[in-house]
Amino acid sequence: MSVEWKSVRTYDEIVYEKCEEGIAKITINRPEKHNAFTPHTIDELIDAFSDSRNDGNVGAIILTGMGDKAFCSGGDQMVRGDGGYVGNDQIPRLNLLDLQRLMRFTPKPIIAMVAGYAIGGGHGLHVISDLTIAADNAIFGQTESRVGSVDAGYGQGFLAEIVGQKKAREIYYLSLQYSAEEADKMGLVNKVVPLEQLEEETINWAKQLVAKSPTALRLMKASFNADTDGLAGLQQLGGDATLLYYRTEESKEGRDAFKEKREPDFSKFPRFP
Ligand SMILES: CC(C)(COP(=O)(O)OP(=O)(O)OC[C@H]1O[C@@H](n2cnc3c(N)ncnc32)[C@H](O)[C@@H]1OP(=O)(O)O)[C@@H](O)C(=O)NCCC(=O)NCCSC(=O)CCC(=O)c1ccccc1C(=O)O
Repeated sequence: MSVEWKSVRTYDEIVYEKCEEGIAKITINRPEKHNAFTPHTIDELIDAFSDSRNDGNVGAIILTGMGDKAFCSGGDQMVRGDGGYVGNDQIPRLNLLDLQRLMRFTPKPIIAMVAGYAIGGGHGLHVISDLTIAADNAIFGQTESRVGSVDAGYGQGFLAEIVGQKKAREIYYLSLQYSAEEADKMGLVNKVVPLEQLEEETINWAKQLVAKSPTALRLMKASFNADTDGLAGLQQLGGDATLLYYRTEESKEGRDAFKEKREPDFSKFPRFP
């Protein structure tokens, strides 16, 4: 069931690979820091996710962390300044929020492949992913009430959608940690497998997704997101309807009539009830 990964681009803090089976794998590569991310890591993740989104050969995206100790331990507290996380340009940023939106609006399924810690903003990344496959050594939790941070919007809101308001408040307010088994019971992960089977199992899920109708998956993701994403969610769903409409003869008639400098004739197109 294994695949042959090929490097796509060289980055400083992530590894980005694809395989012929139509799967992209994005790996946060700072294992010495439990894969904590900096603004630069986030910029690189945005670049790789954008490429995966644009590549018509990619049907599923795996997000993971290097090594088996951590998926991601959130923002690197050593580069946290007073107005955000400070990159090489010395400007404090919260660009994780841009990445979260990109992951939500990428019309392809994203699978978080979690070994070890998924903590803080790193936990948020798995929460926002469409699916999560966890190793039996995975540990989940938020730390924001301990380190003085808030993951408003998707981080908190979508967690509450998944585990319910009471449990989400417990997770955020108390900064506790939860085992893979506990996460499974909460519906926070799709499957727990022994660590040594994690990649094989995740690839198996990704392959099944790649074989499914891309338009069905696109519309499903948009409609799952629509009620939690407000107008931006409706925009995505409406945009998908427009995408389908653009491919119809009815829509092409309007475009062609304009180009041919004539009145469009929509009389032959049906009005469904
Ligand atoms: C995850 C732990 C519970 C693991 O504990 P343990 O097994 O004992 O390992 P450690 O010895 O603690 O860790 C090993 C090594 O890694 C370093 N490290 C771990 N996590 C971080 C981190 N988050 N930042 C920096 N360094 C980290 C640790 O210091 C050790 O290094 P040594 O050199 O060996 O000492 C435990 O590690 C832990 O609790 N970690 C902190 C988790 C945490 O609080 N994360 C932050 C939550 S808040 C957040 O993520 C917001 C993010 C964010 O806002 C943001 C960040 C960056 C850009 C943009 C944004 C944004 O837009 O929002």
